[in-house]
Amino acid sequence: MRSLTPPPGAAAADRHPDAPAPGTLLGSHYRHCFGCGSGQPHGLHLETRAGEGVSVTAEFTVRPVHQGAPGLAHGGVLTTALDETMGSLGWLMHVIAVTGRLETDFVRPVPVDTVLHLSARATGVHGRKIFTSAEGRIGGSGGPVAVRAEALFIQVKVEHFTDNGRDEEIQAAMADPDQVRRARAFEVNP
Ligand SMILES: CCCCCCCC(=O)SCCNC(=O)CCNC(=O)[C@H](O)C(C)(C)COP(=O)(O)OP(=O)(O)OC[C@H]1O[C@@H](n2cnc3c(N)ncnc32)[C@H](O)[C@@H]1OP(=O)(O)O
Repeated sequence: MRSLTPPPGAAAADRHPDAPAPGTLLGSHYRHCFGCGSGQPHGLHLETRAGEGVSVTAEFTVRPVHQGAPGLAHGGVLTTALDETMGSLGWLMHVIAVTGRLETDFVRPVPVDTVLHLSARATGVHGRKIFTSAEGRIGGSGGPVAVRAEALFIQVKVEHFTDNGRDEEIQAAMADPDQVRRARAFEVNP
């Protein structure tokens, strides 16, 4: 089992000087992203804000389409919310990174209609590896912890997406006349 704890010699994560100020809503990076995009009717529609240092907060409202058991959120959906929240940390560091490994603890059940308050931070950087952790609390930032996760993100080049994504979506994203949207679809800071 490979560790999700930064190894000895890992550096602290660096907030990019041009990172959005704490409190700024980051907005969706890609309209069709299942985590944050407005173009996904059943998506999570996560709203993420920059925090201090390399940290973010996010809110996810659990809707009936997110059920696993009757009236309860599906665990995989909750993991997606954690993944998306930790994934947006790269935005504050101005790096492109994808999830390599993610481990979730499900601490308590999360009913439909819950507003899950998520927070995530980068815990260290080692070469291309970015170590992160996150938690989700029920009802507010002081509410009971429902889920916790640790994840390892790995920095990649933009070709990770352009070489591997389905051609139809890659072409559509690259043809977007809006330069900012075009860049953000590939997680590149404009
Ligand atoms: C705002 C943005 C929101 C984003 C949405 C949320 C994020 C996502 O869900 S991204 C989608 C899910 N992730 C993916 O599809 C990634 C698929 N995997 C891959 O493409 C590749 O395996 C990739 C890029 C992660 C790593 O491959 P590669 O670039 O060849 O790296 P590689 O050289 O093997 O490994 C680099 C380092 O990472 C480590 N590593 C790689 N994979 C893992 C893993 N699964 N677990 C632990 N360590 C790993 C290696 O051991 C190596 O460590 P070291 O430098 O100490 O030797």
